[in-house]
Amino acid sequence: MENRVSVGLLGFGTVGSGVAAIVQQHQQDLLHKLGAEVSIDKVLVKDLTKDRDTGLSPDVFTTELADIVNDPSIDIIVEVMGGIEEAKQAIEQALQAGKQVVTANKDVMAQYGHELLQLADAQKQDLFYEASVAGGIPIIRTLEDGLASDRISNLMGIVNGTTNFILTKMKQENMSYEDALAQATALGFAEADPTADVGGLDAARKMVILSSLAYSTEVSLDDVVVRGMDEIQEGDVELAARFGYTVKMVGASQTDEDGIEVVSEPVFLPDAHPLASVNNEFNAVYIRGAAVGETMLYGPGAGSLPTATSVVADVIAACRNILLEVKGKRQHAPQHARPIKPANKQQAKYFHRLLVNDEIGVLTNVTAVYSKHGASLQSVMQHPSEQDGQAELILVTHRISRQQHLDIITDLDGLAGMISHYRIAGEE
Ligand SMILES: NC(=O)C1=CN([C@@H]2O[C@H](COP(=O)(O)OP(=O)(O)OC[C@H]3O[C@@H](n4cnc5c(N)ncnc54)[C@H](OP(=O)(O)O)[C@@H]3O)[C@@H](O)[C@H]2O)C=CC1
Ligand SMILES: N[C@@H](CC=O)C(=O)O
Ligand code: NA
Repeated sequence: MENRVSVGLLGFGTVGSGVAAIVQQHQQDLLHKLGAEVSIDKVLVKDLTKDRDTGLSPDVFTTELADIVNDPSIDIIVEVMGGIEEAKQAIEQALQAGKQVVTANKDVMAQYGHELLQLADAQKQDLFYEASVAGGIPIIRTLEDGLASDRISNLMGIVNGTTNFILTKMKQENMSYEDALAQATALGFAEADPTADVGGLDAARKMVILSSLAYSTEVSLDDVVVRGMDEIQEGDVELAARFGYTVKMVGASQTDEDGIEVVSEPVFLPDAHPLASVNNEFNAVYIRGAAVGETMLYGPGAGSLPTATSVVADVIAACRNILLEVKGKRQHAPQHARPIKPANKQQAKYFHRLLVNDEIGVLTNVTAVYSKHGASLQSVMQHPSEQDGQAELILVTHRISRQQHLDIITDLDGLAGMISHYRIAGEE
């Protein structure tokens, strides 16, 4: 490598173009920090005819992965092409070809991260993935290094910029869901297919990555309770506000003697909770550790340059490991085999919004279901429904288990229509 680092870039879209911009515009800073020039010498794309403002020679663009992976002069491969299987294979081939690898791909790292990190260890290479969670926020580095001395027990974050942007625009500008999603897509926040964004799967993948790292264990996507934005019904945001709550799409996990629970879902957050004021495409991750107590990281979770900042930070880390001859020295095998906490051990307060017949005895019958399942009620409110002869019942429980919550929903069927339900997060 000497005084020049050669980079192969897989993908030149929202993030890849941002990486090229930062490498070109911050070249003097990189030279000062590394004592070496960082040069993007090959770029993989699908469509060579696409019009691009790159600042790079057209000769560097190729549609053949082998041109990059098999090029002995390439030191570091940056995977920002997206998708799962082809990207995973590209990362595998790059590691096996003796390259350092940087990826922003949370889909791949959630599904194959454990095996890819151990392949990197075996190949004595490094696999960096800072940009895969919370875009421009250095959350991976914080968990790996900054909080390495602590024992983390809780994570809770807004880790999907697209849905946070949509919720913010709908609440603050009364924008329609469709218009807000279209704007998030135009601004480069949403995935090429936004289904994972709005369905909660993108945040779930990120919580798998964060929880595996924070708790040094192998969390899988199947372990995560996932609910998407479609669970948020007309009027819920306003109702939440009447009770002093804000609706947010949240990823959360915790670990204790009963095991680990990981969720990605819309929740009610107290208006005073720091996460309640995280808006637009911004992300934030709230961490609780035995020694540090509570700390929170905040910043842009999506977008070309913010995400590219994390990618180039990993390129710098990869360069330093090459220069210091410590490539692949950090081992990634998990320390613990932790069970998933059963639903009857997962405790929280719940908000239930029901549609009932407006007639004598309904309230008694409904509250009897909560009593049957040992659920104490913090508050009950009834208000008229727009539907003739119907009323809405709002019930907030004290802390109950997820199992009690699920059993109550089941038993209410036939007695009341469940309009919507939320876990109340961030409130003991
Ligand atoms: N956008 C964001 O804010 C963030 C994105 N990420 C992650 O970063 C990665 C990239 O995202 P983003 O830049 O938004 O995606 P884009 O869709 O904007 O860009 C993808 C790029 O990869 C190229 N590409 C895709 N598939 C192939 C293939 N099979 N062979 C060759 N080239 C291919 C495309 O080529 P062509 O240009 O010819 O179409 C395009 O240049 C994803 O994993 C995403 O989840 C992570 C954090 C934030
Ligand atoms: N689509 C993702 C991009 C970053 O990971 C998001 O909206 O957060
Ligand atoms: Na990050």
